[in-house]
Amino acid sequence: MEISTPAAPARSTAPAVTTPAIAIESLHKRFGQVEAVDGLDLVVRPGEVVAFLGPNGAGKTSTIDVVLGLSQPTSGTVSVYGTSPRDAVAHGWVSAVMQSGGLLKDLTVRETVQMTASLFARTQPVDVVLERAGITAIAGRRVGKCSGGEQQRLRFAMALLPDPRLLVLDEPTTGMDVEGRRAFWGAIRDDARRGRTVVFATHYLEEADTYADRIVLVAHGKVVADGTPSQIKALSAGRLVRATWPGARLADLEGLPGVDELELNGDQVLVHANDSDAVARFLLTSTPATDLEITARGLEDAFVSLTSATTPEVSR
Ligand SMILES: Nc1ncnc2c1ncn2[C@@H]1O[C@H](COP(=O)(O)OP(=O)(O)OP(=O)(O)O)[C@@H](O)[C@H]1O
Repeated sequence: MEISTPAAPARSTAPAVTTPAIAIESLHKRFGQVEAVDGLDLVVRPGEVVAFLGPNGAGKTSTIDVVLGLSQPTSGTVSVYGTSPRDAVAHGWVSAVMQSGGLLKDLTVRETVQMTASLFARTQPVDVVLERAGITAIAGRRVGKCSGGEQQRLRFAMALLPDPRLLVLDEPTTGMDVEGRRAFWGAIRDDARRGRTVVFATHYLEEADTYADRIVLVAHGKVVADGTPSQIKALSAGRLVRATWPGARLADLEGLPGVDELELNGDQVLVHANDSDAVARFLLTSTPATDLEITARGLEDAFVSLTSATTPEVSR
């Protein structure tokens, strides 16, 4: 994986086009006994829309907090457009859409954006960010009357004010209904087409699949798979072959072609395989196995298997 050496902080010049949007090298973040991030490496190139996908407690938020300059690494380096996260935020190169908080219910949508704009020295016009976030039609509505999805689009509009190069979203659609999610991601995708880099954390596999160009799968504080959605789906393709085989030993099955994972539960043999036909043929013709059952692995299964401790690292 490509790792850049963080450059000295750039004070006034814009980052070079080739500078990674984010370069993380050997990031560790410890909370007491908990190794929340455990040697994470990642390079995000400008213009990518990257999903940071992983189960609860994988270390997504801890990593994002470091990228946003909200917390310091225990060890390792993180640079954002070649400078420190804090400098990048101070330059207005990075904005975040947070999950909750930060909104006053009695203000209208437009007043909220106007108030936020007054905190910056220079911003995009309020009407432009309302339009980009798809909330022009509800600009006069009180925030307290907006749905969860509309409030998230409002946070998105606020984040767009400094016209950031990088937008970071931490589980932005938690608790939203399907329609709210779709409208929210539609606005983000339309905006990203203009070249903005977007990194979002999610534990929804489908969300990552639909809206990201690249999925970085995180488990136990590390990157366990990294690729386009179709590459990640190819990794999770395959079938589960189940059979009854009293007295079976894992050693009897090792060396079979196309096997991803083997499990033995009593006299039940479970084989995760991308060539289930070959496994079935072998079990039926060369072993005493009976009661053979072959099932397709669902997305959920794939996610669990890809984020389990035994998953081999797959690089792009
Ligand atoms: N401030 C903290 N103090 C102690 N432990 C923490 C703190 N922040 C995170 N952790 C722990 O670090 C681990 C990683 O947490 P983190 O929030 O980064 O994961 P996540 O992938 O974002 O999970 P989720 O999807 O649930 O938000 C978890 O075990 C969590 O309990």
